[in-house]
Amino acid sequence: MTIRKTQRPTARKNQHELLLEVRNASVSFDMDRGTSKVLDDVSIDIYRDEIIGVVGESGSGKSMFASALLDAVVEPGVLSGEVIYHPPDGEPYNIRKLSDRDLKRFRWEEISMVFQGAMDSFNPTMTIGEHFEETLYAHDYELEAGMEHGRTLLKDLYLDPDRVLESYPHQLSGGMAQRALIALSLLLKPNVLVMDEPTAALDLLMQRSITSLLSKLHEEYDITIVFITHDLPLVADLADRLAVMYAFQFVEVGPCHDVLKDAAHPYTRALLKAVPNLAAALDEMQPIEGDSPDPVDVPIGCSYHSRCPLANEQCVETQPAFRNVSDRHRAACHHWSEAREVLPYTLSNETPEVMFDDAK
Ligand SMILES: Nc1ncnc2c1ncn2[C@@H]1O[C@H](COP(=O)(O)OP(=O)(O)OP(=O)(O)O)[C@@H](O)[C@H]1O
Repeated sequence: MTIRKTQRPTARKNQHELLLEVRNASVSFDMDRGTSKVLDDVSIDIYRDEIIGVVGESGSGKSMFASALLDAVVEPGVLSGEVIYHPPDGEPYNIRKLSDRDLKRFRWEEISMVFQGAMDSFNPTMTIGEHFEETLYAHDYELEAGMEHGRTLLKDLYLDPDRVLESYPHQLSGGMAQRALIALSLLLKPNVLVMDEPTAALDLLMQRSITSLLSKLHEEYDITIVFITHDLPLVADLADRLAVMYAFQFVEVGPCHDVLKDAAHPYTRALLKAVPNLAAALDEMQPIEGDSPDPVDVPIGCSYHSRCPLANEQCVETQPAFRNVSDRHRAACHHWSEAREVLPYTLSNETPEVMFDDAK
């Protein structure tokens, strides 16, 4: 896979300050054939000003995790556990205990979310400008100052504010609409931006362009970003930390550089080996064999054991706890040390350079 040459600074000013604590978060659905646990007892800390990439195969629970962060799991899904938010000023609080009114405020003003399809997020009968105005109005923000900030954000995203604000969603290209949606999500100056596959519907060049813009916005506005994707190379260019999800749980979490260079979980190593890599010989690139577990019937022990070349009896019987691989790098595997020796993969060192051509 491709990894950038220049690493992001590892210790930005606030990156060890807690912002969100997710504690034992689970999401379940009652199905005819049993209870489907699509987020399974997940605990993770998210720090101020970091970009954390959440990666994993399709259906592994990434979107459920994103929804849990905003207490936005849609019925009949049931969320349990705690999500503690540490505001920049003031005491931490559990967002799951907020009233509906406070939760609505929280979702735009503290944490904002961007989904995959901008076109589905916008109302097709309203101009982009009307979306901005409606958001300011609904949150009792001053219209003129708010729209001024909106224009600045659009310019930061290489969009022409006059043209975009007057346009209906269908009058914008996919990349422009997605950038307009990012600007809208930042309108009320949230501290956290949760992005669930925000570039999945776009072509490769536009994906790369948007991630480099996110990097710029992150620096400029001191915003924490949770970037959810199945595209490991895409997030590797952006993230400070990576959290790898498998079968509705995190199996490896650590600084992006450490996880990429020296992954400790056999699943992460398999994922790195499965992505296209110009530096690897074709016969070294392998898909991950087998299927991910059914959420109604996740095996006991390590959920990856049926696909893991290192699995033994212990893996079948006992669920592995997180072990410290190094400072801030953890993996939930009985054989993490052995995995690093016997399961090879290759990274390359090329960075794609991409520019917008619709910037005004
Ligand atoms: N309404 C629902 N009822 C029952 N199961 C659901 C529902 N919505 C999602 N799921 C299941 O929850 C699991 C996790 O889904 P989720 O969307 O979080 O995965 P994901 O990792 O985000 O996948 P993708 O990358 O494809 O978006 C999947 O097995 C999915 O089938």
